[in-house]
Amino acid sequence: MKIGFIGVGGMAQAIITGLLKQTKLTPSDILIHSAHASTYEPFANKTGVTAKATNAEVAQDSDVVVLAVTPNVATPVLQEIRDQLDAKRKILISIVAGLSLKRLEELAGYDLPILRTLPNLNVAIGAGMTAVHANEHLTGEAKQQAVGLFDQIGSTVTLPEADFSTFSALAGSSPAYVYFFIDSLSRAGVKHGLTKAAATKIAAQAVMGSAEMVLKSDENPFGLIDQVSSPGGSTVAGLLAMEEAGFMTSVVKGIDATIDRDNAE
Ligand SMILES: NC(=O)C1=CN([C@@H]2O[C@H](COP(=O)(O)OP(=O)(O)OC[C@H]3O[C@@H](n4cnc5c(N)ncnc54)[C@H](O)[C@@H]3O)[C@@H](O)[C@H]2O)C=CC1
Ligand SMILES: O=C(O)[C@@H]1CCC=N1
Repeated sequence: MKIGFIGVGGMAQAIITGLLKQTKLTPSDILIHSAHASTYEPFANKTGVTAKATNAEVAQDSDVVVLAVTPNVATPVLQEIRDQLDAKRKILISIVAGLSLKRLEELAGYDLPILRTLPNLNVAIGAGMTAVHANEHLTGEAKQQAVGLFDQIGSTVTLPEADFSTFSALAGSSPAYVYFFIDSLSRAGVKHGLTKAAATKIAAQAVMGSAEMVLKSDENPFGLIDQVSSPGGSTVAGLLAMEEAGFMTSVVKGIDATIDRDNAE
């Protein structure tokens, strides 16, 4: 199976890196092209994947075409490759935020099997969280194959398209917010005398363990908060100070702004 990526920015590189680490796909199975040779050529040299001269060549030579360009250029790029997207032989996977299946079908072909996805950056290490929704033409083995790519680089969830914006905020963008939280913890550690490297490692490990605890424990996060908060202790003092500064409100406001921006695409 040949997988072609159109657009080779941060997200496409994360998916390719994850696929090469976590699946049986080899660099020769992966084709790429984007608008910026200065990005995709060094990436092709580093990973051994094949750089093609045009978007159309990628679409022509691939069984699965992954649209990984920014939303503002998705329309002209699909118009450019539409003739290569033979509905009997190809699957289109889109990772473009805010681009509906209806619009993808209008642009790429009404009979084409299409999987709309919304992955996150952590696919690069096999720990992604990806939302998927297939159109009616993507069924059976082909659907398993397309969704299976994302299952192998993390977890997937099938969601109605109406929930994609919320998912995008909670899982697509949230790695940035969690990295921000880790960096904030780490800076606090530096303020109190730790080196940045030590503080970052300590904070990241604590965040990873806490996420795993939420997933594996029967308790909800509030129950776990209570378990950490010793009566009269330091944790509850910290929690109250964070809440006084508006911790939960700032998180919810950030997610609201993320969803509003995604809906405006
Ligand atoms: N970065 C993330 O964490 C996530 C991004 N996405 C989606 O992935 C897509 C790509 O996002 P990023 O990788 O962050 O952006 P990026 O800016 O890093 O990459 C965009 C790529 O598109 C290429 N491009 C631009 N015009 C082109 C054209 N005419 N033909 C071919 N390639 C062209 C650029 O050269 C670049 O390689 C977006 O649609 C975004 O909504 C979805 C989920 C998460
Ligand atoms: O920032 C963005 O628009 C994309 C969508 C989800 C994560 N990154």
